[in-house]
Amino acid sequence: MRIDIVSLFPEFIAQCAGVGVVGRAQERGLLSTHGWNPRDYAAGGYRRVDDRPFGGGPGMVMMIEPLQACLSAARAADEAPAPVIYLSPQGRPLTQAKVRELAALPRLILLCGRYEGVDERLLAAEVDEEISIGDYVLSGGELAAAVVIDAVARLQEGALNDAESAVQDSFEGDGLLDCPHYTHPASHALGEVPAVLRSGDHAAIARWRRQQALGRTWLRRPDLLDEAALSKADRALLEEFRQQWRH
Ligand SMILES: NC(=O)c1ccc(N[C@@H]2CC[C@@H](O)C2)nc1
Repeated sequence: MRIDIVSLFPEFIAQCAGVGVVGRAQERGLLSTHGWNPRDYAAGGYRRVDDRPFGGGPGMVMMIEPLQACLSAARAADEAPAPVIYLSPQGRPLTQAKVRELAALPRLILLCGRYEGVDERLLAAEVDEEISIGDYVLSGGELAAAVVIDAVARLQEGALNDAESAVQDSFEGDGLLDCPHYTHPASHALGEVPAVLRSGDHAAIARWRRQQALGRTWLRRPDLLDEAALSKADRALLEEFRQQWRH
């Protein structure tokens, strides 16, 4: 998968994409990221990329021309077609389902804005979809782009070793929150590891983990819990959890 990032701070993305799972995915050739700086496509000595907003008001707006030229150069760098995604609070919320959809594409172009945003005419002409990573305002789209890159990178085939299996994560196969995790030491002043996890009874362990995922989703994110979609076994597990919780 190829990801091109249009940003005034391409070095920011290179840093994020260079470490951990994403860095390893790049080393393994599963993913490549390429930064493009609109300032390199801005005309004139000042290499101007922003200007004052029509209608007045604080801050600056990113201009059409440098972005349009930069996007054209990015597009031309590879023959694979790619949606242009603009990161902004006005976008559709990013979900794991959307991440899975994006991760299946051969290529993405991520447009990161700064200042107050981007001239609407550029967005209307060049952007295929807007995505938001949450209902809050950031100083630039780069952090949101880094989130998208991380989320899609870890879904690339071969990015995660078995031990890091993505399947166990929340929002993966089933949209539930993750179960609790424990490691050595088994006994600590902060408490004991649940005995079931040390029992070697894999069926009991799987049952406990499923019940914890169901219970935690019910307690913390009931909005994610579509009880209708739960299997009969899941509903029984959740009911048992609720009974225990109430006593
Ligand atoms: N929640 C988000 O995904 C998000 C994305 C971008 C952003 N800020 C940039 C700066 C100017 C404009 O391009 C938008 N804030 C929040």
